[in-house]
Amino acid sequence: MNERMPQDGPESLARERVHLRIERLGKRFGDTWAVREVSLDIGEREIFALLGSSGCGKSTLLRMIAGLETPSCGRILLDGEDLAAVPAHRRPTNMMFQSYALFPHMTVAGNVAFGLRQLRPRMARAAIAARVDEMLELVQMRAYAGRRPQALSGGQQQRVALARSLAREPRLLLLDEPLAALDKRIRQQTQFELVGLIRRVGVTCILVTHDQEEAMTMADRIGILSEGGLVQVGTPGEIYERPNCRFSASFIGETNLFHGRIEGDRLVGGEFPQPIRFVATVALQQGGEAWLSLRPECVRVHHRAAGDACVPERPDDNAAPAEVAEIAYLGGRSIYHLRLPGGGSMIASVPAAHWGKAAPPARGEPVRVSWPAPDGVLLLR
Ligand SMILES: Nc1ncnc2c1ncn2[C@@H]1O[C@H](COP(=O)(O)OP(=O)(O)OP(=O)(O)O)[C@@H](O)[C@H]1O
Repeated sequence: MNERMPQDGPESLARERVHLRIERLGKRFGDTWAVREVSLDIGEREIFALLGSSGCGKSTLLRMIAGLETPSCGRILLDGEDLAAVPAHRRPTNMMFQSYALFPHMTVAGNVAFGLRQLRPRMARAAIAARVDEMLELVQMRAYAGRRPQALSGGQQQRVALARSLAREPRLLLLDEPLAALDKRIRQQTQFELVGLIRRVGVTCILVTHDQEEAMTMADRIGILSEGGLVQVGTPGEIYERPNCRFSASFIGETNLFHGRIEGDRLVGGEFPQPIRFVATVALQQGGEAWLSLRPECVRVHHRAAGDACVPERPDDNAAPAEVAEIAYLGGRSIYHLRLPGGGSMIASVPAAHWGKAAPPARGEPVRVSWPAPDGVLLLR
């Protein structure tokens, strides 16, 4: 993977005052660079997600910010202060781990108080009790103050861990896969709760996740990491609408990727049975190879039984015959998995309303797919 974005592009500029600045930060374990020359600005009160698949270096990057790992090169500046000489326990950061790491022998209140008792100069007993109360109120766990962690659900443990992380009023909250231990249904609800809490407290937050939906739901901006390097930084919308390479295109949302050769204003020789007309969004070399990304919601599916003439609406539209391979019913829309002549395949997301009163096409039926020529983003290799 050689695609690397120029990291100083307008999308990488934090929208508010720069709070955390990461400069050419790298970490090498033996011969392997787990993180390579990452540069990034994060704004005050921003929720930033580091997104990438297993082993891409997300946790190592977060651990360097927390002071749990020493960088091999580069600098980390918080409000302009270089953190290199500041040991982990003195950094104004707090890291919440995947496992929450709650102490099983302590009550909920004891867990939240623990970090406060370590503070020097010491906090008065009454002040600690008041802060614990305030934090448990914030995460709506006051009623459980006397319970032990094992008597709580996963979601409740997660909230206690968050209360403990916030109790010391960190300037930077670091969350390593904070919802990984929760099942999918609770996870979605908790994503909103967690964002609400973080915004209410107003703390800057870096969240590590391999789950694109989680990153898109929770983060103001996302940084996509691959093999230790930042591939693209932007808001969820920017990355979805304008992915800068095929890795980003396929990592954020679903997409159809067609590979081919550029001839005039068409991409030829790919899995799509017809030359694909496009409007270039990047400089292209005639005769060169390129990838085209087409989002499933841009694809129209035409079905003769639905009274649809099965012809493209305009002569310039991209169109081809196809066959329905599978249909995933999702309520308001369905995902059609389509087989193309020549062995290729593609997916289309079709709103239920598209079919009106007519019966939608069934598995195995012939259809036609089309999309207006300018849609789709052309990507360099
Ligand atoms: N202490 C270590 N010693 C040697 N190699 C390490 C060490 N920690 C991490 N690595 C390697 O560095 C790379 C990045 O690891 P890291 O844990 O940062 O990835 P990750 O993206 O957080 O993955 P996951 O989502 O699976 O936790 C991996 O190849 C990993 O094997």
